[in-house]
Amino acid sequence: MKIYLVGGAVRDKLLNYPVYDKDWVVVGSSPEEMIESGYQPVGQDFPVFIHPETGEEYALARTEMKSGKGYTGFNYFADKNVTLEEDLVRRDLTINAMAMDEQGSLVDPYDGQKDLADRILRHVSPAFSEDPLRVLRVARFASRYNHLGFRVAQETLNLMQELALTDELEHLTTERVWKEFERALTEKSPWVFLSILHQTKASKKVLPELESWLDTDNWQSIFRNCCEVSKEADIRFACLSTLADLKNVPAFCDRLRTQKATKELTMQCADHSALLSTFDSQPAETKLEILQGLDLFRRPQRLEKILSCVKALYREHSTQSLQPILDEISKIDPKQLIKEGYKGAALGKELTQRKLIICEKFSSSSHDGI
Ligand SMILES: Nc1ccn([C@@H]2O[C@H](COP(=O)(O)OP(=O)(O)OP(=O)(O)O)[C@@H](O)[C@H]2O)c(=O)n1
Repeated sequence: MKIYLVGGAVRDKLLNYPVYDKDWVVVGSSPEEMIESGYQPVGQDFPVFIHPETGEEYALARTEMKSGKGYTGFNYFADKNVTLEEDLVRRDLTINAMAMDEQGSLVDPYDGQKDLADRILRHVSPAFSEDPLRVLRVARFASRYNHLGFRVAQETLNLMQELALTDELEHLTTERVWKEFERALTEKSPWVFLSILHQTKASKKVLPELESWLDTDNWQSIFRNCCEVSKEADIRFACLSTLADLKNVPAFCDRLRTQKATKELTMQCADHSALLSTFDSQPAETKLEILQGLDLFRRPQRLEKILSCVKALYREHSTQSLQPILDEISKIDPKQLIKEGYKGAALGKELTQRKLIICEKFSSSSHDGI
């Protein structure tokens, strides 16, 4: 048996990027031999094994044939005679189809190194279409390496567009789509992910809710400005959902199966960010309504993220009084009010009154002190 480092680890090594995940390919072995050598099989029908000490993935060299729609429609053929080249040709991009042997020599049958030097994301072969998720993967790699000058090869864009015209993308599971989208949102140039999906018409299939926004002229530069303010995926997602002016934000989050906290932030951002951006100049009653609407008295930890959204969306924003108001309001002690004799509805009324007084204190004329 011969073992090679493959995929992203080789690519990132050559790019001088940090390598987090190491994937290995094993040529000339069999499941029985792997198990005998102490590797743990990942699943029954999948020729992937876990190294007993490093926990890294070792896959038997395999060819892959698609037998149906979606993620389950795969047949694997792993056999001692499958060569490294046969394994590599079914991978997504030439820059991901290089291998390195134990002596550190590169095996590069599809010119991945040249494409890496030329900054090109190019599919290896027609086998690209066997997994439609690769349309999103290419867009994600483009968003990751955009600042290095990478672009997608025209023939790969064409193939992605062809795939987007079929119903293949509709069969992707939501989990896989969201995972790619969310990862792309953490990359250096997330707008490139959306731009490539739009350009290849894949967005119509995987993110139809964003289509009319992506058709506008200047969404890229606006979203790009937002991305400069925060690197966090949930903040970037909340911002783009707000910019896209979606009809039904919760339905969008539910369809994508975002995390609950991401959905909450996105809804808050869509509903409150505009008013929040002019918080300082709002009358005391509106200030209180905003704070209550965001549930900030019970959940002050929400403030940081929603404020980042506001900063990302509105270059001109006046929100300085928010934190001091929350700090003062948090000092109101209902027990003290009860001691003073307030109870029931009167207690509630007095609490509101005191909060309003604090909001008032930080309004207009008293601004200078903040
Ligand atoms: N849909 C996919 C997923 C993976 N691969 C191949 O499997 C390798 C490992 O996949 P993965 O760990 O998902 O991605 P990486 O390329 O390592 O990239 P990342 O840094 O994003 O993890 C890829 O390099 C590629 O050769 C593929 O061809 N098609």
